[in-house]
Amino acid sequence: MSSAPSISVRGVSLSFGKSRARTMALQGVFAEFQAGQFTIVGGPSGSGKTSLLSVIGGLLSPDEGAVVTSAGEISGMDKGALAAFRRQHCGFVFQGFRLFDALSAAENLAMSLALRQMHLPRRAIDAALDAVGLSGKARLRPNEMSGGEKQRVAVARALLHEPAYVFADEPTASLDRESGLRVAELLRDLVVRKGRLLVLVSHDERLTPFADRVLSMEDGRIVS
Ligand SMILES: Nc1ncnc2c1ncn2[C@@H]1O[C@H](COP(=O)(O)OP(=O)(O)OP(=O)(O)O)[C@@H](O)[C@H]1O
Repeated sequence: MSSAPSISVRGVSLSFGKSRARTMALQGVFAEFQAGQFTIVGGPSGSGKTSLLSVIGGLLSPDEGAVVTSAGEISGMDKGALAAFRRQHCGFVFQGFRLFDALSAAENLAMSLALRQMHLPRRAIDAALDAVGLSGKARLRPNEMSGGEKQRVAVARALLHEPAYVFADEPTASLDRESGLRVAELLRDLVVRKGRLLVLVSHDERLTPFADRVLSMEDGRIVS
């Protein structure tokens, strides 16, 4: 990508369901996300945090409005183009880790590269695991690791292909306090230091000190 990462959300609305069962998950949202910036999206349950992350991460297309990234406009793209956008430019970290249980930490990372038709030498994979504090754990499978360690494998996997945009949805929710703070610190360090763009959804106020700003959502709108 030639330009610095950015995402512009312009009057975006998103709904689920039809007629009386229709829920407005996002209602005319405007927001800007810049390179080197760590944004936390907070707000009560059902306020639209995951919906916003899904729309800017190319997981869902908005009903109205535009999402314009430094890699081009993604609103209105078809499913295939969105999948290509995500593979090429995005890294995701989810609450439930989403690792392959049958694969070691190193194999989980190699699998993520294979899905992108990329290959890196084993030493690059080991270096990525070292960078998240997992030296010597490359051969372990998820069921041999703690929650914090699994989440750090997920962070390493999300960053391995050097994505411009990194999205995390409640990445610390299933972790103890100490591991949760370490994961937030790590994401901040690895992403922001390299001038990437990090958006993290969380209710957890303890993560606030790591962020450059906190957007607060209510009823599908950004309220502060
Ligand atoms: N797949 C879906 N089908 C129907 N309604 C949905 C779906 N996903 C979200 N919604 C609804 O859209 C609204 C916003 O949901 P969203 O998951 O974005 O909120 P959230 O702030 O992330 O909530 P939480 O903190 O509980 O994860 C809610 O009313 C929710 O019930």
